[in-house]
Amino acid sequence: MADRNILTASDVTVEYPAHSVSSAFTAVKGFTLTIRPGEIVGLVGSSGSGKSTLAQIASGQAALRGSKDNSPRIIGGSLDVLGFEMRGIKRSKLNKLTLGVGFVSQDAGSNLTSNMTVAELVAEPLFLRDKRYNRQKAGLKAATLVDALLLPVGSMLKYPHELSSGQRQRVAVARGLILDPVLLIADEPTAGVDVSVRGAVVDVIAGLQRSRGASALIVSHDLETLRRSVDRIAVIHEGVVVGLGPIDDVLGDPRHPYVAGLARESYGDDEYDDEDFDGDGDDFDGDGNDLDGHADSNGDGDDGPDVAGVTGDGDVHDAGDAGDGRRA
Ligand SMILES: Nc1ncnc2c1ncn2[C@@H]1O[C@H](COP(=O)(O)OP(=O)(O)OP(=O)(O)O)[C@@H](O)[C@H]1O
Repeated sequence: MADRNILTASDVTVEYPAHSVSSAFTAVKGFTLTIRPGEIVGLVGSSGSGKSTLAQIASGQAALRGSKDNSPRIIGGSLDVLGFEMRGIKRSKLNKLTLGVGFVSQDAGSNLTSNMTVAELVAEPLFLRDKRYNRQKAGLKAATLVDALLLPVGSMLKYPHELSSGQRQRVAVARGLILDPVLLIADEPTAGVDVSVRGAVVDVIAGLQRSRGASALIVSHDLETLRRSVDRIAVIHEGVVVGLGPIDDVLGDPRHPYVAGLARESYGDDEYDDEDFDGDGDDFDGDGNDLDGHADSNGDGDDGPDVAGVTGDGDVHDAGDAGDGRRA
């Protein structure tokens, strides 16, 4: 496996099948990407661009949910993950694939089992794989991850309802990492997380994976969160890759208006020599909104319901976090 790509997507097209009144919808069109061993790739794009669809397809989650429901499916191209062709993958192969791929869904933090403590939740995947896993070792491993993810001291014995939404999402990330996946696919791992620690959470994911020669695909609508940790980004817009490479290369030479908009947000209007792609002398969509189409009322790049005295991450419950994510 050493020299082999961890993930190779070649011209992948993904469709949600027709169901009841809605017709089939092509969510991803001709997606091409490779992820090498030890590489950390960010998948960036606005709301509805196809990021979660790709995350579900690449992690095997869509196929796991079965063919009868409204799960997305690959209808064109090929997607190889850890040597498994994902197009039409059989359940027996899926089970093997999921031994190597960790997945953190966008809403993982809100789906934690309510009557388990953080310590139990984080360690659970170890026992689901091996009932006789050493309890002391599991506890230590879980505590190390909880600490690395800057969760407050003392959270090990807490239940999900005693945590903020951002803290719950970090617990979900710890669960995703505890099996030492060869590839971690994390869909918005910093959803709801205090803006001051979002970068640090991505750093931890990247650092842990890199140190083992393992890889990660980290989905985020927020480029700044990924900036210091990822090796490359893939920018997706309306299901199509419109930028691919190291962040500064992609933003420094935007080939698509959406990427130009990202560069403007990232470097600021004054520093970035904007190109008028559509020749109308306007920003490319002319709506003055954030790139995800949501109004950014406070100029922090976040469309959460920011309230005075709160962190600007749209997560009121994280308001008591000290700057390092631990309770003050
Ligand atoms: N079950 C479904 N059936 C049909 N279309 C769907 C379904 N789920 C998502 N879509 C459509 O597929 C497209 C891509 O959605 P997806 O959730 O992958 O986007 P995203 O980039 O992850 O957005 P967000 O950042 O809001 O999560 C969207 O146009 C969405 O409306």
